[in-house]
Parts: sequence; C-alpha cells; structure tokens
Amino acid sequence: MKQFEVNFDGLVGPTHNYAGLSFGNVASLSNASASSSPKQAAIQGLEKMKALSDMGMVQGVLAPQERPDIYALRRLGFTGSDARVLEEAAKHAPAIFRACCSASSMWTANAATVSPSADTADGKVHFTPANLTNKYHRSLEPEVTGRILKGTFADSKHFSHHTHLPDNEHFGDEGAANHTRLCSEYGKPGVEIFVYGRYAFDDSKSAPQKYPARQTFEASQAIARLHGLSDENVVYIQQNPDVIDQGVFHNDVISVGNQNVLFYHEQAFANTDNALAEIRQKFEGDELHFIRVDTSAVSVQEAVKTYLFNTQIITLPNGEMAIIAPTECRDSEAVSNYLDSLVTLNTPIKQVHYFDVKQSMRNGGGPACLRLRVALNEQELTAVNQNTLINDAQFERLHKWIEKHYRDELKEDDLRDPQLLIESRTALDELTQILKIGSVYPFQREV
Ligand SMILES: NCCC[C@H](NC(=O)CCC(=O)O)C(=O)O
Repeated sequence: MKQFEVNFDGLVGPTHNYAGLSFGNVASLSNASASSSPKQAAIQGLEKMKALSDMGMVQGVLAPQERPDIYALRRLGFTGSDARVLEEAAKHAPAIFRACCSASSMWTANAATVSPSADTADGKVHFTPANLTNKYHRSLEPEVTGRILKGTFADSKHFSHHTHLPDNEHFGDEGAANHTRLCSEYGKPGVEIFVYGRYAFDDSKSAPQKYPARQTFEASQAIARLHGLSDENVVYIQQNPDVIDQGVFHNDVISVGNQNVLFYHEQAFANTDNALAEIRQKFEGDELHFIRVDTSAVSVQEAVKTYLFNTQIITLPNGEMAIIAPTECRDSEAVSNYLDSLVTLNTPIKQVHYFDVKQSMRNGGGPACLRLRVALNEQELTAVNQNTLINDAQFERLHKWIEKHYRDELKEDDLRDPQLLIESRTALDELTQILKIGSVYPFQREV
C-alpha cells in the first residue's frame, strides 16, 4: 500500500499581526507593533503550499482561528456589543487585547501531536490538540483547533481525536513542535521522539533559568498513553536547558527529523549520547542517519536567527530528501555554506529549496512551524476531507478568497476596528464553505 506524509500548513488569517507576545521567542519580541500585511502573509504561505504540491507532495491546509477573540474578552468581563467589547478592551487592557488578537494559530506545528496508525494500539491515526498553556494568547487555540481537526479528519473509522491535556502548566503541551518521528517508511512503525523542556512533578531535575520551558515530560508521557503508543516505540529526550535560555523555545528550532534522518545541533539535547543510543536501539530498519551540526560550523545564535533547524525535511517522490529552508538561511554565510556542503555528503538529503516566509519569520515561525505532519496510508488519505488538500483548483479558489477579503496593511490600531471583525467573519464563513469543515467558529455556532 502507498504511504504519504502530508503537510498541513496553517492558512494565515485576515488579522495577521505582530504583537510581541512570546517571551523566550526572540524574533516575536523584536518585531512587536510593526505593521503587517495579512494579504502578503497569506499569499506567501499559500505559495509555499502550492510549491510543495508542485514538487509532487501531498499538501493540506488547516483553517485559521478567528481573531480578535471576542469570546475570550467577554469571558474576562468585557460586555455589550462586539464593537464595545473591542473598544473597551483596547482602551482599558491593551496587553490582554493584543493577546486576544494574536495570529499564532498559523503555526500548525503547535496545533496538535499526531501519531500515525502504524504506531498506535488500535490502528487509527490519533490527534491531540496542544493546550499551549505557557502563553495566554496561544492557550486560546485548542478548542477551535480540535474542531478544525475533526472537520479535516472526520472519518471515525480511521481517525481518533482526543481532548487537549488539562489547561495547566504541569501538563504544558506544545504539540508537534516538540515531537518528531523516525521510521524506515511512513507506513511502518516508527520511533516517536518527545522532547520536553522540564519535569513538572520533580523539582530536583534541571530546567532553564531565564526563559520558560513550555513542554513538560509529564505532558509528553500523557500524549503517548492517550495515543496507545508502546514503550518500545517511544523515546523521551530532555531539551538542553541552556539552549532554551538562548531563545530555542521549541525543539523544532534546534532539531528536525524525517524518516531515517535526525538533523540536530550539537547542543540540542541534555544527554545526547544516551538519547541517540536509545533511538538506535528502538529504530526498526537498517540505515539511520544522525546529522549533527557542530557549534563551530553554526552557533546556536545563528541557528535561532536563520532557523536552520526549523526547515522541513521532506522525501520527494523519487526518494531523495530535500530541505525546505527560509531565505534567512541563504542570507547567512555560515548557514548557506553548511547547507551547500550538506547536500554533497553521504546522507539522503540532496536538495535545498529556499522560501520567503518573512511574514511568519518575524513572529518567530519558520517553514517547519507552518506545517503539521500527518503520515497516512492510501486508505486514510482517501478518508481525509478532500477539500482541505491543495491542488490547482483549490489553490486558485483560496488565492481569490484572500485577494477578495484580506487587507494589504494592518496597523496595531486597526485591530479595534469593528469593521475588521465583520470583514474577518465574512471571510472565515466563506472559508468554511470552501473547505467544507462545518461550523467551527464560535460566531457560526451562536443561536
Ligand atoms: N512554532 C512557532 C511558534 C511561534 C509563536 N509566535 C507567537 O506566538 C508570536 C505572536 C506575536 O508575538 O504576535 C510562538 O511563540 O508560539
């Protein structure tokens, strides 16, 4: 049977903006308040999806969330008409208001953790939305994310959906950004690697000092239990606390895996030798490539700046692997030299493709943050909501939809504009019809 890894990229929403909300995510902080271009950002993202589909990959799209989140503001005591809620919140609680406007659902690597059917006890593909408790603006996402995932993977014969973990820092879960999977083929059992930043129930263990560790060991274990993974197929690795303190807020900023390749920075993990030995022992297959990048070649600071590890490693239809990198990697001498030499080495990675995703990079999200990977066999792929897969027709439809509804420029002050809320709702309502995902947004569910 054929097997695929489908990348589901997040569509950028109509209120894309930079609010500087993520402490510990250096790029997000340094671009706060800059004006944004929702139209350009959405088109950049869509073009990346189309380019991957043109390379012969199966590419999907996940709908964005509605922002500003009026419901979150009402829960915090703002009342009256929607226009009044916006006005009062922007005036009296500007920081909270900005958090309720965040564009962050576009980074679908944080939407959920996904375990393919080859790894799970019941032979279904399992999804758990990430609770994203560490950042208030991100903690607003899991409920709607869960509905979007259910609308995209609706067939209960093949897909199993869990509720996000308890909304508490002890079970802080950042989804696939802290999870990767190695396998000989996508449809064969793999090793699921969970990378966590700290222990929540054991203070004696090491943890970062400056920036938060968003993912806990206990959350990772809970996901593995929920998904019915066997201990023989799971490896837990602690992220090096020092690199978290240097701005590596998710594991996917310092390591990435695909099939039999683990690409990682020398300083990525706390106890690298043990972790790699355990992966080697649990991996089913002959050839395993650990590609380590040394600090002398690329410093942690340069990796954070260029997002060398927030690249996507994909397997092309001809079996070769390609790296999908942001143009920031090409613009750095150290990183572009490294990538030039990497493709000449004896590893499966043979190509590098650069993409301009600046509108996302400015919020601290590279190509890998923009996608949720879902490994599927042929039957499961047929069971996916086909309207969420990118082909020429769907690309055209979404392109037109963006052109019709999105603004060219958005300033911070525009977010309180009630007209923008109406525009976004009109756009999102139409989107749910294009993607046929049902009424996922709160404004569509009011009676
Ligand atoms: N995987 C990439 C995630 C980036 C995301 N940035 C943000 O939420 C910044 C949003 C802002 O500052 O407006 C985060 O840090 O979780």
